[in-house]
Amino acid sequence: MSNRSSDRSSNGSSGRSSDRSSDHPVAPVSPVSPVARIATASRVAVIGTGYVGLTTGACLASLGHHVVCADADPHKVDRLRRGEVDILEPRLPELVRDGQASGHLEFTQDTKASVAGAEVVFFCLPTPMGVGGAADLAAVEAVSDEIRTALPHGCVVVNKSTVPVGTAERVAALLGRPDITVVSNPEFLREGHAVHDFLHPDRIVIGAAEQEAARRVAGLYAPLDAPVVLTDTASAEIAKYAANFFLAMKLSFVNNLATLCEHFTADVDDVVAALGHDPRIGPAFLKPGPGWGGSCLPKDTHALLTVCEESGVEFPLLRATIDTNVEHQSRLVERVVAECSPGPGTPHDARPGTLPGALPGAQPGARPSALSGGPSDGSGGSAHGSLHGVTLALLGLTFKAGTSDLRDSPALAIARRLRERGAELRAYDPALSETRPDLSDLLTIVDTPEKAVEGARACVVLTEWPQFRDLDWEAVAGLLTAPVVYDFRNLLDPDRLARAGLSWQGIGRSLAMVS
Ligand SMILES: NC(=O)c1ccc[n+]([C@@H]2O[C@H](COP(=O)([O-])OP(=O)(O)OC[C@H]3O[C@@H](n4cnc5c(N)ncnc54)[C@H](O)[C@@H]3O)[C@@H](O)[C@H]2O)c1
Ligand SMILES: O=c1ccn([C@@H]2O[C@H](COP(=O)(O)OP(=O)(O)O[C@H]3O[C@H](CO)[C@@H](O)[C@H](O)[C@H]3O)[C@@H](O)[C@H]2O)c(=O)[nH]1
Repeated sequence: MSNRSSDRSSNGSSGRSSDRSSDHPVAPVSPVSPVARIATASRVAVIGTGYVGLTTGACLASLGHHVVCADADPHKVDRLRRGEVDILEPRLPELVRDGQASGHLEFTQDTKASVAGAEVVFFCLPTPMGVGGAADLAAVEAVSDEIRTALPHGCVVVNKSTVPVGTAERVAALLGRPDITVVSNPEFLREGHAVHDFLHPDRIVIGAAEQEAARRVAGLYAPLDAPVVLTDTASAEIAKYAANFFLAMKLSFVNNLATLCEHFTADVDDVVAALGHDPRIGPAFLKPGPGWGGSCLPKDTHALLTVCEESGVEFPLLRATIDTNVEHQSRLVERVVAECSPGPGTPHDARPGTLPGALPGAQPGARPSALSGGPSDGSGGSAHGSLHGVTLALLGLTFKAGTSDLRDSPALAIARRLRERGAELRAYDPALSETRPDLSDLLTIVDTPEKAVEGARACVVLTEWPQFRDLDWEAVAGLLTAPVVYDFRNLLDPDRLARAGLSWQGIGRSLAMVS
């Protein structure tokens, strides 16, 4: 095994049960098939017990390793010790409880103590968007400083957090321990599928300057049937950002494609089906929506942009990917405003190319969008509408279905824009019905879809929760003051809504084609 080499585990990639090739936002929860236990157990510390750390700790314990998880949040540690998991991840609570019951998994608030006796120490710490879009490495730096003297001789420190290129070297410098190797082992799990993705990864990427350290980390995952890419730390760090940038690029592409389809009364779902049959393109991650968001794609594309700018590397696709997302959301909001505005309102600074149904650079007199809701003169509609006095019902607030995470949710971004235009917003989300976050400045969260739609001017579907498909749409039609549903996930059946007396407005799909 050498640096810069790409290596496949003996099992190769065949036979893995990953479902990501068919990934789209309404994919059912991935089944998690059992994985064999490790022959030689290691002593592992995991610092940070969020989505990545808790999944890493619980899954490594389930493979047979001895894991101590540390977190700075004492309440979280208390809850975890009681077996309470406060994130929505299938099978994670069971794995946590099994790990504790078998003595393979422990939790502590004492980070220094957690590394005592550890052969491998994982950093699963937050790296949020910092000033100017750069990754904020404060937690990584603080923990490096905190544990530097406590680390056992010769142990390996593994960075699983998503970090800019050069961070492994920076952590090594902060540790100042020549006996310790810092390895980059980025994580590719998706929220809502965390346990499945950890135990059935598409690939395991390990970047290290020392072969022995890389082997030790690869050995932790030995029972998993996945290709292993062994490389240097810089390549591993770039690979993680590149993956999220590429995914974001696909989504900006398909959302812009949807606008093109609207303009020419074409059907984006059919266009994507046609594209997806080409194995060089594939169908995955090409479902149009209200823009991409979540805890990773936005911050990671911005962080990579900062890396490029700081290093003087031109990467125009990055900026275009981010700008397209923002413009897409503006366009969707203008569609709602154009149709729901009660009359001429306060002018705002609409940006060129963001009018409903209008493509950037569209010619005057070009065909209007079949779905834009704008006027039929091809102008793309008024950009000056106000929503003062208008109540809108929002279905879904989380950044995608299957998670309760609201970080950088496109639903909230759209809600903010609608609120800025004066709308009163009432929202229902099945993941937030019990623990309601305080969003009172922005909207009111209610605990049933019916309460959200009652008396509202229109309904806007923002998260692709499958249960929205089966709502009593006749009842919804009776509760709305105007029978319009903006389906910004293309989730619903337009015929079903039409039968209920509702006008369905999707993305990139012509009503003429779908009915
Ligand atoms: N969420 C995902 O789907 C995902 C997937 C792959 C990679 N990542 C990356 O993994 C990293 C962690 O992400 P996450 O979503 O798990 O974050 P998270 O916010 O869910 O969890 C981070 C945890 O670290 C703890 N923490 C913060 N500072 C600490 C400190 N100084 N000492 C000890 N604990 C501390 C927090 O209390 C929290 O429990 C990030 O770099 C992220 O980009 C996330
Ligand atoms: O066809 C699609 C697929 C996704 N989305 C949206 O894209 C965003 C991101 O979705 P997803 O990638 O499933 O979310 P995450 O759980 O944040 O996972 C991403 O970010 C993680 C953190 O880095 C990585 O580990 C994962 O590989 C990467 O998929 C969400 O707003 C989705 O609604 C769409 O609009 N259409």
